Amino acid sequence: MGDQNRNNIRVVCRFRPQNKRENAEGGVHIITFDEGSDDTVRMEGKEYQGNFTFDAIFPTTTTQKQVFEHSIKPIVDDVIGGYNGTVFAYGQTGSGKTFTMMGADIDNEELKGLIPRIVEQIFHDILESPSTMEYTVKVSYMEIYMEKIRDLLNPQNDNLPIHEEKNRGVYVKGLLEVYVSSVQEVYEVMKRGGNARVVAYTNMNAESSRSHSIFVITVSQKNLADGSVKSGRLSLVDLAGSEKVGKTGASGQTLEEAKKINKSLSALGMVINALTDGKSTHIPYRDSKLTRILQESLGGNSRTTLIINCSPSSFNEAETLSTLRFGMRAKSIKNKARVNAELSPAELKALLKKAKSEAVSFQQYISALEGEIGIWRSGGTVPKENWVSADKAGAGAVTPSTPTTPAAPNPAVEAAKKEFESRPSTPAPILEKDEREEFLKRENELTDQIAEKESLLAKQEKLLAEMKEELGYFKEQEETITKENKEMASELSELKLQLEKVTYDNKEGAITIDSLREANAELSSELEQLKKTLVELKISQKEGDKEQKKQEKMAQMMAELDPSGVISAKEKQIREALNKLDSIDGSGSATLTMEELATLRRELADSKSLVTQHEQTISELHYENEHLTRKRDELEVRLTTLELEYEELLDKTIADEEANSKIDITETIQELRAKLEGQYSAKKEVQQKEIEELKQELEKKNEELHKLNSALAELKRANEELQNAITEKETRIEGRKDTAEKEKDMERIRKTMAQQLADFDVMKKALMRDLQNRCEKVVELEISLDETREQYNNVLRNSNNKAQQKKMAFLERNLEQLTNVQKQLVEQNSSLKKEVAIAERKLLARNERIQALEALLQDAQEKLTTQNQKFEAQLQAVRERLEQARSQKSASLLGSFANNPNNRIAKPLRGQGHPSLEGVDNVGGSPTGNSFAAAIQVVLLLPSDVMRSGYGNTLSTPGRTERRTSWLPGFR
Ligand SMILES: Nc1ncnc2c1ncn2[C@@H]1O[C@H](COP(=O)(O)OP(=O)(O)OP(=O)(O)O)[C@@H](O)[C@H]1O
Repeated sequence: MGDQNRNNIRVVCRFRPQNKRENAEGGVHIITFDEGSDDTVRMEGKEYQGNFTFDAIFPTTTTQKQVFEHSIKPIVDDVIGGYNGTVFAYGQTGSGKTFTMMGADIDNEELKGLIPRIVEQIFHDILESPSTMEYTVKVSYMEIYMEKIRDLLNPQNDNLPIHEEKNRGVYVKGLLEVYVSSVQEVYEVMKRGGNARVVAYTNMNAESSRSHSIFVITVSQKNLADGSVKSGRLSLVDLAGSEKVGKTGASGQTLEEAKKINKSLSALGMVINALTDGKSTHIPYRDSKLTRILQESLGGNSRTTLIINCSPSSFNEAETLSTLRFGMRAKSIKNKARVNAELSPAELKALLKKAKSEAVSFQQYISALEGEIGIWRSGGTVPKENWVSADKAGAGAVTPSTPTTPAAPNPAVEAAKKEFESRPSTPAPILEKDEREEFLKRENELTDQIAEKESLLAKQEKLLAEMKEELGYFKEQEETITKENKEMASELSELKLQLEKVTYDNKEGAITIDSLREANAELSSELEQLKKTLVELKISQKEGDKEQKKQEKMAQMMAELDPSGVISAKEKQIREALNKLDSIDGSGSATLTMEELATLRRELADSKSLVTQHEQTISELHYENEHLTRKRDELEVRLTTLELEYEELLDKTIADEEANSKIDITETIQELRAKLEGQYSAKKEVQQKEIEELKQELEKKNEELHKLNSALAELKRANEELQNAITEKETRIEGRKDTAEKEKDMERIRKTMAQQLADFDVMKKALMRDLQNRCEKVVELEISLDETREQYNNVLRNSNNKAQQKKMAFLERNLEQLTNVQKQLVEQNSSLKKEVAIAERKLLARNERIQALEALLQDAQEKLTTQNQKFEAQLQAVRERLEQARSQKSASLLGSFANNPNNRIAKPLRGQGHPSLEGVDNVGGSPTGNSFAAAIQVVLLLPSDVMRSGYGNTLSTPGRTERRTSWLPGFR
C-alpha cells in the first residue's frame, strides 16, 4: 500500500448476523457477499440494489480476530511508528459497534474486540522493540453525551472544554490521562470507564449507548541511542447509533438527547462532505464537540480507519443503506499523516552550530552595510562595484537578493510549519501568527468560561429537576391533603348545614310556640272581650229598658198625682175669687153678689173635696211607699237567699265540673265565679247603698209628708176660716151692718188667703219636687227590683232551666274547644320542646363531632407537618448519602486514577529486542536477553504535565536508579 493510499481514510464494513428481533419481524438478508472479492458487497433491498466497495468487507461470520488482523493491526504499527491513528465505529444502534470495538467480553479470547487486541498488540510491539527504545503509555477515556465531554475516568468532570494550542493542537482540557504499564492496567481502566458510560434504553437495543465514547492511547517513545523522541496517539471511537430518532422510539428526554447526538453525527457527516466534495474551503469542525476533538483524524495528521457496522436484514434496510453511503463518502477523505518526531540532541546541535555561523555572517554583513551607509551619509560615494553584498560580507549562506532570509531552511521552523500545515486548518480568516495565537488563547478562555457556565447550568438544571421532583411530590401530597381537606370541609359544611337546619327547626318550633301562645292569649282576650261585650250589651239593654220604664212610670205617676190638672184649675179659680175679692175691697163697693158667693162656696166645697182627695192620694202614696219599702225588704231578703242559693249552686257546679274536667276548666269556672261574685258583690253594694239612700229618702219623704199633712191641716183651717168668713159675709149682707169690720175682715182674709196661697204655692212646689224625686226613686226602685227579679230568674234559669244548660253546654263546648286547643298547644309545645331538646342534643353531639373532626384535622395537619419534616430530613439524608456516595465513588476513581499519583507517573517500558545502536547507555542496567518479565523495567519519569499538575512534587526527588528498579507486576 503506497503512502498516498495510506493517507486516505480506510473504510471497512462489517455485517453482524440477523438478530432475534429482525428474525421475529420477518427480516430477510438483503446483503450478498461476493465469494471472489473481499472488498465488495451487494445490496438487494427494496429501496436500493447495487454494489458497495470498501477497503475491506467483513461478512457476518467474520471473527473478531479476523477484523483486527485485516483492518486494525497496521494502525497499531503506525502508532508505534509515531503516527496518530483513529478508528471509528459507525452504524445504527445494535449494529455491532461496541461488539466490534470492545467486544462482548474482553477476557474472552474469541469475543474480545479491537480495543483489547490493540492494547495487547501495542504492549507486544513495545516488548518486541529494541532495548534502546523507552516507551510510556497513557490512556484517557471520555464520552460525548448531549454535547458535553465527560471524563469517564473522572466522571465528576462532566463538561470539559476543548482547547487548541499552537504546539499541542486540539485537546480536551483537564482530561485525565492515566499512565499504564500493562494490558491488565488498561483493562482495569477500560472497565472502570465503561461502568461510567451513559446507557439509555431504547427499544432497538437495551444496552444501546446514546453517547460517543473515545478511548485514547498515547504511546511516547524515546530512542535512548540518539535521544530522538516520537509519539503516536490512537483514538478509538465508538460512535452513538446513527439511526433516525423515530425508529428507536425515543421520546421525551431521549428525543432531546437524540437531537444532540444527531448534532454530532450530522456535523460528522457535514465535515466528511466538506472534506470530500473537493470545493469546500471551510470544514465545519467547530460545529460539534465530536468533530472538533476528531479534527486531526478527519483530513489531518492521522491514519484513520472507519469501521461501518451494518445489519444484513431487510428490517434495517434504510439504516444500512445510509451507513453504507456514509462509508462511501468517508472513503475519499485524504489525511496528511506524519511522524510526530522531535529532533535528537545531535541534530539540534548541528542546527545550533549552523545558526550560530549564520548569525556571525549576518553580523559581518550588517557592519559592512553600516560602513557603507556612513560613507553615503558623510557625502561620499561608493562605487557600485564596492557596494556591500552578503557574499562580500562573508555570509555565504545569505544571498544578496534575500538578505534577511537564511539560506538554508531552519529545520525547527520547518517542523513547526509542517505541523501547522498538516493540521486541518481551523476555519478562521488569514491571520498573523501572533494574532492567531492570541485568538486561540482568547478562544480557550472563552471555551473554559462556556464549559463553566454549562456545568453551572447543568447543576442548576439538575437542581431544578430535583426541585421539580420534590415539587411534584409535594404537589401530590398537597393534592392528597387538599382532597382530604375538601372532603373534611364538605363533611364539616354538611354538618354545619345540618346544625343550621336543626337550629332553624328549633327556632321555628320556638316561633310556633310563641305564635300559639299569642293565639291563645288573643283567643282568651277575645273571649273576655266577648263576655264583656255580652255583659255590656245586657247592661245597656237593661239600662235602656230601665230609662224607658222610668220615664213611663214617672209620667203615669204624675198623671195619677194631678189628674187632668184639677189642682191647678182650682187654684186658678181661688186666685180669681181672691182677685175679685181684692177688687171689691179696692173699689169700696160691695160688688160680690150672692151668686158669686154661692159659686165661691161651691168652689170651696170642691176645694175641700180636692184636698180630701189629695189627702187620700197622699195616704195612698204613703201606703204605697210603705208597701214598696216592705217589698224592697222582702226583695233584699230574697236576694240574700238567692245569693246563698247561687253560691251553693255554683259550688255544686264547680264540684261537678271539677269532677269531670281538668284544672284548666276549673280555673275558667273559678274565674267566672270570681267574676260573677265580683259582679254580685258590686251590685249588692250598690243596692245596699241605694237601699240606704232610699231609707234616708223615705225618712225625708215621711218628714215632707208630715209637713204636707201639717200644710194640709193649715189649708183646712184656712178653708174653715174662709167658710167662716163667707158665713160672716152672708150675715153682713143679710144685716148690712158693720161694713167696715167686714171690709177689715175681708182684707185680713184676703191677706191671710194670699199668704196661705203663697205658702201653698211654695209647699206645692216643694211637694211636687219631692213627689217627683220620690217618684223617680220609686221607679228606680221598681226597676232595680225588676233587675233583681230578672237576675234572680237568670240565676234560677242558670241553675235549672234549659237556657242555663244550653249556656253551660255552650260554655262547656267552648271550654272543651279551648281545652282541646290548649291541649294541642301543650302537646305541640311539649313535642316542640322535645324536638328542641333533641335538636339541642343533636347540636351538642354535632358540636362534639365538629370538635372531634377539628381535632382530627389538626392532628392530621400536625402529622403531615411531622411527616413533611421527616420526609425533608430523609431527603436531606438521602442527598447527603448521595453526595457521600458520589464523593466516595469519585474518590475511589480518583483514588485509582486521579488521586493515585502512580497513575500520573510515567512508567516507561523498555524494549526487549536488541539495541539498534552500539554503546547505548543501558540506564536500567537490566540484562538484555533475560526473561520477558525481567526485560520490562519501570522507569519513573516525571513528565512535564505531571509536574504541572503538582503530583510530581513529592516524587521528583527520589533517585532515578531506585525508581528504575521497580518492576511491573503485570509482566512478572
Ligand atoms: N458480528 C457479530 N456477531 C455476533 N453478534 C453480534 C455481532 N455484532 C453485534 N452483535 C450482537 O448484537 C448486539 C448489539 O451489538 P452492539 O451492542 O455492539 O451494538 P452497537 O452498535 O454498539 O449499539 P449501540 O449503538 O447501542 O452501542 C449485541 O448483543 C452483540 O453481541
